Amino acid sequence: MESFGTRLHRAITERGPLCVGIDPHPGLLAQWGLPDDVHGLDRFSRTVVEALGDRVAVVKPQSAFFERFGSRGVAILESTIRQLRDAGSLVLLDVKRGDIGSTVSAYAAAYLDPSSPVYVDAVTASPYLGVGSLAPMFELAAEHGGGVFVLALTSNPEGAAVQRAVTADGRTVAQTVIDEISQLNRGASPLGSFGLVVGATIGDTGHDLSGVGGPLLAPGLGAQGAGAADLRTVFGSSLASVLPSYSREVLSAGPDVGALRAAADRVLVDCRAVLPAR
Ligand SMILES: O=c1ccn([C@@H]2O[C@H](COP(=O)(O)O)[C@@H](O)[C@H]2O)c(=O)[nH]1
Repeated sequence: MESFGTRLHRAITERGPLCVGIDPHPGLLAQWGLPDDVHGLDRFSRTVVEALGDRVAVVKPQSAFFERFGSRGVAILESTIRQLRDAGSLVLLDVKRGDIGSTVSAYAAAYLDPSSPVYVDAVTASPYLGVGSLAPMFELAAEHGGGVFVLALTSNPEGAAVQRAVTADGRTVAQTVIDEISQLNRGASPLGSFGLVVGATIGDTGHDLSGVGGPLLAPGLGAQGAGAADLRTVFGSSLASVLPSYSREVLSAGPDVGALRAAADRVLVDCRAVLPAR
């Protein structure tokens, strides 16, 4: 299997630099005229797949909104993942897993082993038990052409207190994450398979992202207040690696399939105006 970085690079070249989230908030279900139950969840997810699965490079289901319905919600997540794969978009499951290494092995088997029912192209991971504890995810991803996006500088205001804390060697926690992921991507071309999450809301990061070599997922656009123009400030000379991510900004255009497509097209135009051509 080709590496995730290679597959992502091709998807972005063919479809444009955009990730759209499937975040079925209770408020969005109500806005779409859907019940706040598994039937509403299923209809919501199928509509997003129909609208965007064949045109957006990456679709990012937010696991929490499926898990809140228990096993029936997870069954709908499994089915949504299959539908997205059939439609041709890469699937990034936003599940932010992290634990001691032996448990991370089980998370890796769940999401990055092709024989699993919740197998996806890539996952988000939390590094706060140590980036090294995520090694089983990195290894299984490398073996099966998967990707891992590790939290570095998140879009929420509470993140900075932890992520910008200074470690014993003088680097911030975030910079240690950035440096370890950069190492993993060393030599990868055209793009590494190990990404970082850096919020579009955070302004000038004050961190060196230039050597990451992998994708920089940028949530926080739209509903959280950042606009495409903010990507310049946040990413500076690393703009060419940015994968902008929108959820509510696009989803709130539904349930009309044409309106969802128009909303995704609009944010993609905004991002293309800022990002270098790829
Ligand atoms: O730093 C982070 C990491 C992840 N997220 C997730 O992205 C979406 C954002 O949704 P919007 O509706 O576009 O605000 C959501 O699933 C978050 O859990 C993030 O926002 N920031």
